[in-house]
Amino acid sequence: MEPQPTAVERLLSIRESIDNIDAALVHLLAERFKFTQTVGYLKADAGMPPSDPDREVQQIKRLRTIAAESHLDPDFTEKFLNFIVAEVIQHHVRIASGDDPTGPISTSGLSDSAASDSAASDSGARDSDGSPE
Ligand SMILES: C=C(O[C@@H]1C=C(C(=O)O)C=C[C@H]1O)C(=O)O
Repeated sequence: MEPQPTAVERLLSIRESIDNIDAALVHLLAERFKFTQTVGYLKADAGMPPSDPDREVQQIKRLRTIAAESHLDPDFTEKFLNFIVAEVIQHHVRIASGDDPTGPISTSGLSDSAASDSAASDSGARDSDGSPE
């Protein structure tokens, strides 16, 4: 009979999958923030407001349904979406004011360490070295 994996071996194997999923989440978020950055410029150019509460209501309704079908807590899902959308709206406000947190303006004139401090505190699309894309 084959020896069974130990608890530690099973834990390490499961953690490999958790790490893969975490990496996928970061990649997905990076792509999402690239698209929302484009929306931010589109809205600023067209004079549209940074947030769209009606759209957010629809997104929450839709994602709560998907979460329930997937056995994920809908309240957690709503909080997670709100967390991301709040960050997006902050970016849109800054884009409209000419101070794009993910663009070339925000870190220009800062020292390297100040620029990377700023990159660490912001979320959104950046290259791996913290420089704007
Ligand atoms: C991206 C948009 O801007 C805001 C951000 C949203 C989001 O991150 O999904 C949704 C609605 C808006 O409050 C948009 O209007 O589509």
